[in-house]
Amino acid sequence: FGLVYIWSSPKEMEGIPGSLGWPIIGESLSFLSDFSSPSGIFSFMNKRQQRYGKVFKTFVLGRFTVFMTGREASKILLTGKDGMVSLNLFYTGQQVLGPTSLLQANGEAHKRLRRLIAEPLSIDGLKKYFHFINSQAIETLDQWSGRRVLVLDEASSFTLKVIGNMIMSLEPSGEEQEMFRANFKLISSSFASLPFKIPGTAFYCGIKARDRMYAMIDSIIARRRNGEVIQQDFLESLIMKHSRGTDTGDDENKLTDQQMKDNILTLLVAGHDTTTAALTWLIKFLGENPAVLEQLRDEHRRIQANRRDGTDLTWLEVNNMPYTAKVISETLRMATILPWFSRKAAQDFEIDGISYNIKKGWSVNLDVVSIHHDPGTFPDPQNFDPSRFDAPVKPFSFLGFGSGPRMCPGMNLAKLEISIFIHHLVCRYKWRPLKRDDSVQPTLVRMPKNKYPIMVEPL
Ligand code: HEM
Repeated sequence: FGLVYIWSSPKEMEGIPGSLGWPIIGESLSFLSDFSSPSGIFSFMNKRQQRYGKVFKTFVLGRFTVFMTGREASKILLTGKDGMVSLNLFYTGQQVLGPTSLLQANGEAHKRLRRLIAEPLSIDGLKKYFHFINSQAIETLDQWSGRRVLVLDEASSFTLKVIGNMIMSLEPSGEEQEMFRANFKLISSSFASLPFKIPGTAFYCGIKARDRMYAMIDSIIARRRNGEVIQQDFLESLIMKHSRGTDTGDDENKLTDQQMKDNILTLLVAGHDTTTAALTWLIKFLGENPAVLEQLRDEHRRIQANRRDGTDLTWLEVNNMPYTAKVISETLRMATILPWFSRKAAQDFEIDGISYNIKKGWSVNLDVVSIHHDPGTFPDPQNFDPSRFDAPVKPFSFLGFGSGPRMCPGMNLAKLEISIFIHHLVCRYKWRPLKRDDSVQPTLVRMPKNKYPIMVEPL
């Protein structure tokens, strides 16, 4: 009886419909089991939305949480006036990324960090990495001929080589790349781990791997400052323009080494699994939708046919692939790689059209899966159909890269990597899945559990 008595939501949440489930664990078990099912949290959300409406409360993963869905909630949570909500990372993520990460900054500090990374990640800023990305895509695919391939592993190795090179000119193979990969894997798996910092736990190993990664970046920074090495990468642009102690501008507006490292790690963490997952889902959806694959192949064959013999894919061509762009959007809609966006209310506020008051400190989450599967916006939502994006979709209804001030700053890079890889894949190969299995890994970023094994043949 005591537990039941304690087990009530904060007083102000009483007006919000929903059930809190069992003491301590709340509704975490049904949340987690739905989470890794093929349809993901959709069934969890759907059941509760039918019962309680577009806003409901629950207790999952150690938090009292309000879930919301619909375009109105999406608009207010994602673009709400400055300082209304902040990002709500798990404790483990906060500890691993460090206090000055873009993901933990708010208001002015957040805007400033966004400005620093905007230029190198803009379409113009990415042009200088085109040849590296293209050569890595070709090299990766060279190994696929006539083989059984685990698409997720291959996509992961490709995207890590790209980001390692872009950020700090890491060579695509060799000892440094191996260390980088091993440390990065430990960091990634510590993100949604239990918060016990005891030797042997995923959290502890993640913190240690983060420290080794920072030591590696420190030594690169030291070599650059000594003038031993000059590179044209992201780290160099931060060191030259934005680090304290350089001649340009006053130090107040510049970054400390700690801030540089926290934010380099942030780009790695936010950009790697997401792009890997997107590329893998896209290849899976193409395998399951032969008519889409044919139309996509037509686009890429036309590009090839318009080229003089022997020349390779160009920057101009990769920026003019309209059908490919729609296939990418449809992949992000169908897979909803980040199924919900998590925020913390930084002040009390009310949502128009949804008459509930949200109080400062609450965890408020946007259920993106339901928005992406709303038949009112996306008729027959289970169907993979890139032509949905022939005309612009209603604002705040497609959130593959989010929206508003926290919209993904890496979207141009992700699209570039995927478009280049897909070009070479569909021009050279056909493939078939080895086993159909639609289960999903129980990680924050949705990925096929079996890594999507395929058999590849040259065309
Ligand atoms: C297909 C691949 C990708 C997908 C689907 C994706 C998706 C997203 C989404 C949905 C958000 C907004 C989350 C929210 O509002 O809570 C976001 C934010 C972010 N993404 Fe991406 N992303 C991808 C690739 C990348 C890449 C390649 C990078 C970096 C190089 C990157 C860096 C970031 C960062 C730093 C944020 C946080 C922005 C902020 O808080 O201001 N992402 N991403």
